[in-house]
Amino acid sequence: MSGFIEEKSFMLPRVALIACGCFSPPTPMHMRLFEIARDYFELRGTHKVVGGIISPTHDSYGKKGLAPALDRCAMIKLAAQSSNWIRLSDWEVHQPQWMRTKAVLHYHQNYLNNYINSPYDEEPNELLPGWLPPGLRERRDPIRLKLLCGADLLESFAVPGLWADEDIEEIVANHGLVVITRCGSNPEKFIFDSDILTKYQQNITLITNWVPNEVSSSLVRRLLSRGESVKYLLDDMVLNYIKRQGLYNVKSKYITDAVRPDHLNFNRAYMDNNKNAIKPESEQPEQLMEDESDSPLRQQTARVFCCGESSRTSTKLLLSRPGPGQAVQVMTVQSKDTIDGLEQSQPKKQKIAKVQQV
Ligand SMILES: Nc1ncnc2c1ncn2[C@@H]1O[C@H](COP(=O)(O)OP(=O)(O)OP(=O)(O)O)[C@@H](O)[C@H]1O
Ligand SMILES: NC(=O)c1ccc[n+]([C@@H]2O[C@H](COP(=O)(O)O)[C@@H](O)[C@H]2O)c1
Repeated sequence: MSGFIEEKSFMLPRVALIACGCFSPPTPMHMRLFEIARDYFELRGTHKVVGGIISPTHDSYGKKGLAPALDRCAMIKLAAQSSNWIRLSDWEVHQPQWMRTKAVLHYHQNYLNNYINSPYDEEPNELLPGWLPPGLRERRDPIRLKLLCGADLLESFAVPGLWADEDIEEIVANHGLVVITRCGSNPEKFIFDSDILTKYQQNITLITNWVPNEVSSSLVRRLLSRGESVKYLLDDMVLNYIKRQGLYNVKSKYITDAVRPDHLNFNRAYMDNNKNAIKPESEQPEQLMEDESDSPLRQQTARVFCCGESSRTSTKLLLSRPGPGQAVQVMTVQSKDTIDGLEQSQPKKQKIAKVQQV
C-alpha cells in the first residue's frame, strides 16, 4: 500500500512555493504559510511540493519599518533553521534596485528550468544558490513556481498604481497564486470582482487557514518599540538577533554595548556561509525575463510607482516618495475607507492602521 502511495506521489506534478515580502521581521506565521500550503497540496494528492523559498524585498522598496536587507536575511536564516525545506533566496536583495514580483518569479523559475534541463555533470555543488531545493534532478519533469501569499497581498493588487495589470496577469497565468486566508479577508469576492483573476482562477489556489494567527511584522515592531514582550510571537533566535542588533527601536533595556559588535561578526559569518549563493551576474543562468530597465526605479520619475495608468491622488503622492513600499502608507494619507470607490477590506484597513503607527 505504501509502495502505491510512493508511486503515486512520484508521478505528481511538482511545484515550488515562493513568498515575497518584507519579512521585517519574519514571524512564525510567515513560516506557517508554507506548511499550510504544502499540507493542502499533499493531503489532496494533487501536487508534490519540492521546496519553499522566502524572498525578502530590496531595501529600496522603502516601506516604513524595513530593516536592512542584511539583517532581514540573517533573521530569515534563523527562522528557517528548523525547517528542512524552506530556504532563503537573497537574490532580490542583491539586485541593484527593487524588483517587481513578476521579475522575481521569472528569475527563480528560469533558474529551476535551466537547472533541471542541464546535464548532470555540470555545475559543481558549491556554485548552486542556497535557495535551490536538493534532489530536483531525480526527475526531469518541470517544476512550476507559485507565488505564496496571504489574502492581504492579493488584495493589494487593487491599490492604485502599485501593481501593473500585465504583471498580475503574467503572475497568475504563468505561475499561479497560492493564497492563504487572513481574518476578515474575502479573497473569493476579491477574485470575483477582478476580471483578470476570474479569468485565471483555475491557477489560484485559495486555502482557508483554520488556525488563524494575526501576528504580523508591524505588530511585532510596534510592541518592540514600546518595550513590550514579543516572546512566543517570534522565533527565540530571531528575537535574540533583534535585541542584539537593536533593530526596530527596541527599547534600550534590551541592548548593551557589549553585544553590538556581534552584528558585524554575525553578518560576516552569514555572508561567508552564503557566498556561494550569489554568483557574479555574468555567471548567472540565462534569463528570459526583462532586463533591469523593467524595474520602476530605472524608469522615468513619473512612472516610478505608477504601474497603473491613472493620475489619482495616491499616485501623485507616491511620486514624491522614495520607494514603492510606501504606497500602503500613502493610502493612509487619504484617510478614507474607500480609494477611488474601492472598498478596503478589514485586514487591509487594520494593516494600514498598523503601518501608520509603527
Ligand atoms: N498572519 C498572517 N496570515 C496570513 N498571511 C500572512 C500573515 N502575516 C504575513 N502574511 C503574508 O506573508 C507575506 C509576507 O508579508 P510581509 O512581510 O509584508 O508580512 P506582514 O507580517 O504582513 O508585514 P507588515 O505587518 O509589515 O505589513 C505576505 O504574503 C503576507 O500576506
Ligand atoms: N508591482 C509589483 O510587483 C509589486 C508591488 C507591490 C509590492 N510588491 C511586492 O509584494 C511584497 C509584499 O509587499 P507589502 O509588504 O508591501 O505588502 C514585496 O515583496 C513587494 O516587493 C510587488
